[in-house]
Amino acid sequence: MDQLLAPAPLSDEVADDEVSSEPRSLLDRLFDRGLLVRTGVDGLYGRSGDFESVVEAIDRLATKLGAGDGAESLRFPPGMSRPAFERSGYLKGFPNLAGTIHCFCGNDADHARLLSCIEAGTDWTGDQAASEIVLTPAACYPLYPVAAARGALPEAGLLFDLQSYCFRHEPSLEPTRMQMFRMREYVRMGSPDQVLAFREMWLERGTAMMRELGLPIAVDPANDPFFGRAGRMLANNQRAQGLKFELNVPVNSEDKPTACLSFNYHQDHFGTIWDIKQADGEVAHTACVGFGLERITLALLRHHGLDIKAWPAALRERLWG
Ligand SMILES: Nc1ncnc2c1ncn2[C@@H]1O[C@H](COP(=O)(O)OP(=O)(O)OP(=O)(O)O)[C@@H](O)[C@H]1O
Ligand SMILES: [Zn+2]
Repeated sequence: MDQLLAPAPLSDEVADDEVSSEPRSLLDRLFDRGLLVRTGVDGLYGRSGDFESVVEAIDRLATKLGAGDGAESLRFPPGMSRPAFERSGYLKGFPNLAGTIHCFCGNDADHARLLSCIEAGTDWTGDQAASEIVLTPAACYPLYPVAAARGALPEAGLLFDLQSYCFRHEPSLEPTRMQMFRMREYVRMGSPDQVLAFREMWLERGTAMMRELGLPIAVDPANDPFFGRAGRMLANNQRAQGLKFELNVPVNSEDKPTACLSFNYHQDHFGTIWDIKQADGEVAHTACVGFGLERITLALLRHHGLDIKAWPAALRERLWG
């Protein structure tokens, strides 16, 4: 159990195809094996039982790592309140990634028009109206208003454990960039010292976890993909101030490794937006650590091979006991 797994190189399964001379992409290999299931939309996939068993094992590891910290566990559905979403500021930074839920609210005549549009193959969505729900962009977004409604934080601050399907409109042929994926998060609210200590601790825990899974990793400063020209400045500031770190693993390629875990210090951003106060009345600071459950699963598949039954015994032991 304690035997260390050496970091595994990229499995040659992807480049090496015996059947045709054309190398098949990682995504095609995952489809071939039935690990991911095509839906006709890039970034929107079904998952096999094997794939899910890895996702669940990683989720359990994240639980085990945080056990003893006293985090309050909360699970939200993958949609959140539209007014809360508007107030969160997400649309300032990432209008291009947001997904809203629109619904039919018409009468019989509108219904008939909708059906005839579908029949004719023309746009039927014109009469769809924005509902009160938007898709959750990151697991922690529904949490802040809930925490704010409880009043000032206790002296020791607060710690939450979340997991949610998230939506981002970023269609891609890289299997690691999905439109709907799961994020496991721990979120800390408190003083700057409390939340920075939390982030430090999780940087160490996350790094150790990935090493124990036999994955080669690098911890790098990062920035969020803020939209537009103003966004470039925000991204530069975020990097310069060391607010975001990512734990990167080569999955799609060696040159452009994939962020599998993120460690974000929001300073007083959400505390100010949601009027979350520390016990002494100062604005609360927040930080979160996000585990990309599908991305870690894909990293394991890429490095240890697409047949999970053939993974090293020490790794299987670590994941499934
Ligand atoms: N499109 C996606 N598909 C699958 N997992 C994702 C996706 N976007 C983010 N994640 C996972 O969720 C975690 C937390 O999200 P975060 O917003 O910090 O990522 P990000 O910085 O936007 O990622 P990237 O820089 O790759 O776009 C990431 O570390 C990653 O593991
Ligand atoms: Zn978060």
